[in-house]
Amino acid sequence: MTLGINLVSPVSDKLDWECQKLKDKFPRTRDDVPKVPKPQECLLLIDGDVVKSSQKPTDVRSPIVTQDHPDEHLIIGRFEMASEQQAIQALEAAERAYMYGRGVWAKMSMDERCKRMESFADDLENKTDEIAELLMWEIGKTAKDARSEVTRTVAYIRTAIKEAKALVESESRWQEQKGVICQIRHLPVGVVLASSPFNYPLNEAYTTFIPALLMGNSVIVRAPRNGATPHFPTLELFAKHFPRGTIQLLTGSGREIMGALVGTGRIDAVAFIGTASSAKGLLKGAPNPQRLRVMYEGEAKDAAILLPDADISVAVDSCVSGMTSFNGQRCTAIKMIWVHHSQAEPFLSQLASKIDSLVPGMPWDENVKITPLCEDTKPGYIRELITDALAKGAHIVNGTGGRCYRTLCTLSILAPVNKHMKIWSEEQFGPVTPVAVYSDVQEPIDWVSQSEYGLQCALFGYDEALLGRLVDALAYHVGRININTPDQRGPDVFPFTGRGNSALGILNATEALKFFSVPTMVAAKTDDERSVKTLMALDKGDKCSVLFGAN
Ligand SMILES: NC(=O)C1=CN([C@@H]2O[C@H](COP(=O)(O)OP(=O)(O)OC[C@H]3O[C@@H](n4cnc5c(N)ncnc54)[C@H](OP(=O)(O)O)[C@@H]3O)[C@@H](O)[C@H]2O)C=CC1
Ligand SMILES: O=C(O)[C@H](O)COP(=O)(O)O
Repeated sequence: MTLGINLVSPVSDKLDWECQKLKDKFPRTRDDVPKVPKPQECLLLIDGDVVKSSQKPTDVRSPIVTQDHPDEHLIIGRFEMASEQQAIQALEAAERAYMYGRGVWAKMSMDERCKRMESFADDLENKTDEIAELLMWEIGKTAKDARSEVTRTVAYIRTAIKEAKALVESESRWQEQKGVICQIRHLPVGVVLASSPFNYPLNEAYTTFIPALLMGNSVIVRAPRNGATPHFPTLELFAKHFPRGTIQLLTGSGREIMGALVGTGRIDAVAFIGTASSAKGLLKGAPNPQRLRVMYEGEAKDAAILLPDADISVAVDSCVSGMTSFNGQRCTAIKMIWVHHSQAEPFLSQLASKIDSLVPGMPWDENVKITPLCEDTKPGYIRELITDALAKGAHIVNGTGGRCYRTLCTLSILAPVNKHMKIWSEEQFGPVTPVAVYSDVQEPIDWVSQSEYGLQCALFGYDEALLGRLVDALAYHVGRININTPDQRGPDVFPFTGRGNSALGILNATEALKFFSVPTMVAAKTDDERSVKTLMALDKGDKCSVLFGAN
């Protein structure tokens, strides 16, 4: 049973959802807003053409408001609402470009595809500031984090290029087993649909569609509603670097566009990053699920578990960074903390004091850590979670917790939490973190094991016997266990995956290249000399691009 504790850390159980201190962080009037990017139109890219939709475009509402008009979000652009018909046009263009593997891009040598991709990455890098600014204004990432989303994406493309070349290189050889000689080549699957979440709208689209493109597929990218504009500056680059129809970019209703596409049964692979319920809704429309390749990266409820001998200052620093980065809106954010009762008081008081020292403000402010939330319903949801927990025995243990003004909410630490509270099991994906107090380490082990999620887990402590026991128990429930360090996806070369509702598939360049391709064999019997001789000849000349290594 989780324990109650006598809290001596600040306890401020009142909610202030009209917090004046937070109101003061917003620009007073439009004149005080530093520099809104020019209204951006996020158009569609279909069959190499940048086009509009016949449906009314949607305003892009920034999470920024001004003090004199607190209920009017700044409008920073518009995105097109692609119609179902346009989604199908995009599919047809992708199919034409792929042409059963005979299209220009699919047939191109890996070397040539990599050269095109390198110049695309260079051009993308030149647009870092422009894209970062849009990310900042549209989803509220700090200027630093917005920039790092773009630079990380460029670095990922370069890694994917390197890995793609290495894959082709490793396959350029004959293998022999039990009287069979063969070459194995990873060939494209066909048309790939990629959809990214709002918290990494650029990066997590690229982590899937770039490897898919490199392997010779045609792709349809669906940008999220929050996070559409950062894609706009890239449309001209897609048109410049890739053959017509190889890549389409759509914005609009995910249910309408992606639902229509998956419903045709003509999509060969889907890469979907978002919640389990959205993935379920999307995939149930697939008429032939048995032939749809699905890469799904989903929601999570990562725990930090402090063992009795945890170094509190190490654990506090890690939890602060794990809880607060992008206001807790990361799948790898620490969304539950388990602390042994012997450490609960000092841990909570140090954690509270660090969290209270974080600076709330506008994404462009220097040293800002807490920024406005871009989802309309998020502040209300956070409030609901806190109210529910308070009613069931938890407290807000940090002095600045429980405050919000419109889209800007402070981070609240709730303790001690129990299984009757919503926040015990729901993924909060925002600025509130629950802390549970345990006496027997089996309690957090059971919590992780029984969770419907299974992304990562962070363990704090040094006792070898105890750490060994936890690693052995938890390794069958999560995709990564971090020792005395917070959860994170990177470095991007390592496999990023999980279990349960958290992942189906592995999100890194090496694995994604394989996922979006089929290892295809060309084989003959070793004792059939005439066939073997013919194959060897094909391997050297230009009569067979697959064997010659074009792909
Ligand atoms: N494991 C990982 O690697 C990562 C996981 N995530 C997870 O993503 C979530 C946050 O992202 P968020 O964007 O809010 O995710 P959502 O699942 O809420 O939304 C993703 C997209 O799905 C679309 N969608 C919803 N239902 C359907 C449907 N039935 N058919 C087709 N499309 C549908 C929505 O479009 P529309 O509303 O327009 O219909 C939306 O754009 C968190 O849970 C987070 O943990 C985030 C990053 C990485
Ligand atoms: O959306 C997420 O949270 C990411 O997949 C995690 O990436 P990060 O740990 O690098 O932020």
